[in-house]
Amino acid sequence: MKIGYLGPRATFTDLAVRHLFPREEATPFVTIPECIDSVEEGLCDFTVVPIENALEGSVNITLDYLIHEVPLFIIGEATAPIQQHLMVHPENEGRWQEAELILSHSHALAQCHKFLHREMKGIASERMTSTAAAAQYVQEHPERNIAAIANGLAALEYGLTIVRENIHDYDHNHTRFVVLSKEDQALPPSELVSKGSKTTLVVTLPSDRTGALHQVLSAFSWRNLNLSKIESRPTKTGLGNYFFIIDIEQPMDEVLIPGAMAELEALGCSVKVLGSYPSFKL
Ligand SMILES: O=C(O)C(=O)C[C@]1(C(=O)O)C=C[C@@H](O)C=C1
Repeated sequence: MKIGYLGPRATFTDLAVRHLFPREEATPFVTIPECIDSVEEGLCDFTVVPIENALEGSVNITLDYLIHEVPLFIIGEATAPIQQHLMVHPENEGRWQEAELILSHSHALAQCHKFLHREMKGIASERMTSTAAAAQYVQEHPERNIAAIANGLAALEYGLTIVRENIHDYDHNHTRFVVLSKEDQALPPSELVSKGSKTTLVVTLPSDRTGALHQVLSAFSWRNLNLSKIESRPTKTGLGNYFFIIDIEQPMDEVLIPGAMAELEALGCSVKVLGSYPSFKL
């Protein structure tokens, strides 16, 4: 089985892969689109990418690439706690407070915004493709007084010294990762115990129709279908045109979800199932 993930080694995504596929050798890719392409092109059977963070919201590149470019299925999801640390090259341990630059993934920088504002005021930050890519860059440039924000495994993997632990602004920092596949198939069995299932739909509303979103939500509510997330993203066809990504807190069944979908289609919406899959907590 070939698994791709947002690398390099020791990203948070890598940590999720180690739990979901403990016996598989996984392949790192530099960006989320590259991870998704690897499945489309048959280089990997599955890929694992982040889709949502509790502090920062959706990972838009994942949603947009899945909807507009490469339509894979979600076959599993895992939610993991996220702990961010500030780390430097051991040669710069004594002067980290005067660092010239802080590197990390954009989501990680945003998760530590209050810490950076309070304790690293005036120090520039720069986005990298992942937290581990930032740690790797710091390892390779001991001559520069720079710091990375990444996890504890990245500090070990790249030989960096953690100078401030747990710098994320809120305790309940969690990220949801999804397993994507070309086929709508079951996730290979593992020792993890699923905490329920979800079904994700993409709904495009008919344009300019009064109360359309209200009608969409009613189709779920009178059937008692609990929604855990509804998110709008631009269709990229013009200002004001959006589709909705809707997570329902139950697996696909034979009556309720198909009934809601048929009702939405009768209202002029287009509806697509992105996946019905087990949910894990790491
Ligand atoms: O950079 C990483 O380590 C990732 O796995 C990406 C990512 C993200 O895209 O949100 C995953 C978890 C954290 O929220 C921060 C970064």
